[in-house]
Amino acid sequence: MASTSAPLTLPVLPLDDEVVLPGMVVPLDLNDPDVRAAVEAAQAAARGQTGKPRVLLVPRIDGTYAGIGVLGTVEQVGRLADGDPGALIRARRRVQIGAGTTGPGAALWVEGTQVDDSDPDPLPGAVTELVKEYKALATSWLRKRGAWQVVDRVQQIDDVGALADNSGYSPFLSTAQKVELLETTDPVARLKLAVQWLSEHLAEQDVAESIAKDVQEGVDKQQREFLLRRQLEAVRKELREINGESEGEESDDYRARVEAADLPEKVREAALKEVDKLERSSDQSPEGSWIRTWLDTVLELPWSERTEDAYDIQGAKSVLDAEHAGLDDVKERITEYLAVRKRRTDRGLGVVGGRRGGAVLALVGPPGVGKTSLGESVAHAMGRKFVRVALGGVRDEAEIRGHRRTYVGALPGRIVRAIKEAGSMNPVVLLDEIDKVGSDFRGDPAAALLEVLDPAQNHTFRDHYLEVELDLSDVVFLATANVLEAIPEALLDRMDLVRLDGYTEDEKVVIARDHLLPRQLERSGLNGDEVTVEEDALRKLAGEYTREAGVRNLERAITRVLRKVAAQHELGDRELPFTVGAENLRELIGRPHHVPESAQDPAERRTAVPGVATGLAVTGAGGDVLFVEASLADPETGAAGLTLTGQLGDVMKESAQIALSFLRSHGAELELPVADLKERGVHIHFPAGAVPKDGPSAGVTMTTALASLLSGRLVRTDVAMTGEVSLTGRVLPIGGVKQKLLAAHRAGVTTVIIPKRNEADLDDVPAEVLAKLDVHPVTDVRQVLDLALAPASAPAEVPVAA
Ligand SMILES: Nc1ncnc2c1ncn2[C@@H]1O[C@H](COP(=O)(O)OP(=O)(O)OP(=O)(O)O)[C@@H](O)[C@H]1O
Repeated sequence: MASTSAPLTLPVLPLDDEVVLPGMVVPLDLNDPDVRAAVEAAQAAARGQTGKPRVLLVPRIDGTYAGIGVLGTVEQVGRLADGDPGALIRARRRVQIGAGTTGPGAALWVEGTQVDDSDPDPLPGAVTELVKEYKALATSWLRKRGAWQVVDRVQQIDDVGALADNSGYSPFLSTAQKVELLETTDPVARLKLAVQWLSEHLAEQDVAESIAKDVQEGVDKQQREFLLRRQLEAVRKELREINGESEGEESDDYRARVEAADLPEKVREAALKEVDKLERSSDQSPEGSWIRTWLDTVLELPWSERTEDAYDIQGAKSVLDAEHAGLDDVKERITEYLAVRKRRTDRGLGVVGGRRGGAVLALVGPPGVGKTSLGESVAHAMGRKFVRVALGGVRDEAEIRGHRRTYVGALPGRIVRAIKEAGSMNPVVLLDEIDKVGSDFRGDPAAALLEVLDPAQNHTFRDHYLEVELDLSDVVFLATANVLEAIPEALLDRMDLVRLDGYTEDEKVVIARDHLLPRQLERSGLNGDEVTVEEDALRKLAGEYTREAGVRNLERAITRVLRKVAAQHELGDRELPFTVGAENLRELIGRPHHVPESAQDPAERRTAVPGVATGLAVTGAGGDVLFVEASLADPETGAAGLTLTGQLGDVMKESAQIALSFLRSHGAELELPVADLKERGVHIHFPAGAVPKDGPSAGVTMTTALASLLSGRLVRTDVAMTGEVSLTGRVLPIGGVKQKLLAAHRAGVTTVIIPKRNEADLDDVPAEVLAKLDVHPVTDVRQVLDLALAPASAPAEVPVAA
C-alpha cells in the first residue's frame, strides 16, 4: 500500500515527453538548460553533505508535469558517448509532488513525499503467478530480440514493483503508458498493466511476423519465377540460334499461321476463335497448351490437298497384275469396282452406292493372303496416297471419333490421324481387321465406323476432338477381315465382299518366285545373279516347312534361307553364285515341320487306333484339318452319358448329340454293338483344345469316329470329311468348301468326302487341287462310313478302289 514518509525538497529535472521509472539509469544531456540547472542546483545543495546530489525526475507532457516524479541521484558527470557534457542519473523511488518552492539556482524546486510502494508481504499466490507470467512473456520478447543478458537480469528481479518498472525500458510502450505505470503506485496493479501490454504487444508482433513472412515468401516466389523466366528466355534464344531461326519467326505466331493456311472458311473461323482464346490465356496455363495442340492438329491437316486421280482402267489392271500373282477373280472384282467408281465420278454422280451398293470393298480371308498389300495396290492403281488404320482390338468409340477436348491428353480419332498421315483429303484408307472391333461400355466403335463409311453422312464427319467438320466423301475406304461372321451386321450391310480363300501350292510357288523371293533377295543385300532358289525348293518350303492358307510364313522361310546363305558367304563358307535346291534346305534351315499324315510311320499316325477320324474345318487362319477322338468309359468305373471337350460351341455340342442318337437308333442296321453306348459313358474330344470351335460341319466326322470306335475298324488315314448330319443320317451342306479342300490338299489327304449339295462349290476350287483329290459327294452318312472305315482288321491305308 502506498503511504508517505518525511517530505523532501528537490530541484525538478523535467523530462520532455520522456518517462524514467525507478531502477533505470539514464544519461542526460547537460546542454539542455533545464537539465543543467537541475543538476547544478542538486550539486550545490549536496556540497558539504554526505550522499549524492539528488534531483526529482518529472515527466512533462505537452508542458504539464505528471503528479508523480522519481527521485534520482546524480551518479556521475562527464562526457556522453557523442562527446557532449552529460550526467548519469539513477532513478530510485517514486515521489508524490507537492507544492512548488524557491531554492538556490535557476532550477525549480518542489516539495515531495516519498511514496511507499513496497510489495505486499507475504506475496499472494496469484501475484507469484503474475510474476512468473511476466517473466515468461518478457523472456520470449527479449529472446526474439536476441537480448540474452537482459533476460538473465529480468529473471533475477524478485520485487514485484521493480519488475513492473523494468518495463520502462520497453520501446513499444507509449509515453502515456509509461506515465500510467509511473502514476500507478500499487505494485501489483502496475505489474498487471505491464503484463497486459506486453502480451498485447507479443500478439501483435506474431501477426506482424506472419504477415511479414507471407509477404516475404510471395516476394521470393515472384523473384524465383522472374529468374526462371529469364533463364527460359535465354535458353530459347540459344536454341533459336543453334537452329538458325531468327528472333522474328517465333513458331508461336498462330494468328499468322492460321491466316496463311489454306483452310475452309468454317475451319478458319473456328481456328481464329481459338487463337483469340489463346491470346487471352496466360502463357503457362494448361488451357493455352491445349489450344496450341489443337491448332497444331488443325494446321497439320491437309484441308485443301488432293491428289489428282490419273488412272484408266487398263492401267489400273496392269498395276494390280504386276503386284500380285494369281487372284484373278479378286483382281477382276477390284477392276469392276474401280470402273464403276470412275464412271460415276466422271459423270459427277459421286460415289454413293446405297445399301449393299458396295461403297466399301471388303477383302475377307485368312492372314497372309495379301489383303493389305492388295489395298496398297489399289492406291497405286488409282494414283492415290495409302494409309492403313489397324482396328484390331479397338473397343472404344473415341478411338475412331476422338476424345472430347475436355479430356486430359485428348487426341483426335484414328480417321483424322489417318488423313493427317496421308497428307491428302482423298487417300485410300484401309480399315484393317474390321472384324476385330469390339464394343463395350466405352461406346460402340462400329457405330462410329458406320458414320465414316456412309456416303450420306461422311461428307460432314465430326471428330469429337476436332469439332469442325471433315469431308471424307472423297476417301476410298477398303476393309479387311479374317472372319466374315465376326463383322458387325450393320457394317457388313455397307460392304461389297471379296473373298480370298488361300493359295494352292502351285500358286504359292509362283508368288514366291515372282514376288517374295525378289523382294527378300533385295532386303538381304543379295542379287538374283548371286543366289537362285529353284522351284522345287520353293515348293518344299511351301509344302513341308509351312502349312498355311497365305504366304506369310513362306516369306519368312525364304528370308531365313537367304540370311543363312548370306552369313555363310560372309564367313567364307559359301561360294557365290549359289543355287538353292530342295536338297539344300535341310542343311540351311533344318528339318521340315509339317510331314503329311500319310508319310508318317503307320504306327505313329493319329488314326492308328479306332475312334479317331479326320475332319475339315475353317478357322480364322483359313482351312485346316482337325482330328476327332472318341472313347468309351469303363463300364465299372466311368460315368455314363456324353462328355465333350475341346472348347466346343453349342451348335457343335448338338451335332455330337445327333451323331450319338443316330448311331443308337441305327446300330443294328449298321452292325454296330450299340448296346455299349447305353451302358458306358462316351467322350468326344477335339484336340487343339485351346482353340474355340463351333459349327455343324463336324457331324460326319464325329459319327465316323464313334462308328470306328464301336466297330473296332480304323478310319483310313488318307480320308478327310466335312458335312452336317441329320437325325436320319442325311448329310447336309456346309460352308467353306474351297478353303477346306485347299487345307486337305496341304495336309496330304487324298480322299475327301463332302455333302452332295456342295458339289457346285467345286467350281471355285483350283483345278490343280481337284486333280490331286478324290472327292466323293455323298447324301447319306452310311456312304461316309463305307468310304472312310477300313475293312475290319485291315491296315488303315488301304486305298479305295476308284
Ligand atoms: N498374290 C500375291 N502376290 C504377291 N504377293 C503376295 C500375294 N499374296 C500375298 N502376298 C504377299 O504376302 C505378304 C503378306 O500379305 P498381307 O500382309 O497383305 O496379308 P494379309 O492378308 O493382309 O494378312 P493379315 O490379315 O494378317 O493382315 C505380303 O508381303 C504380300 O505382298
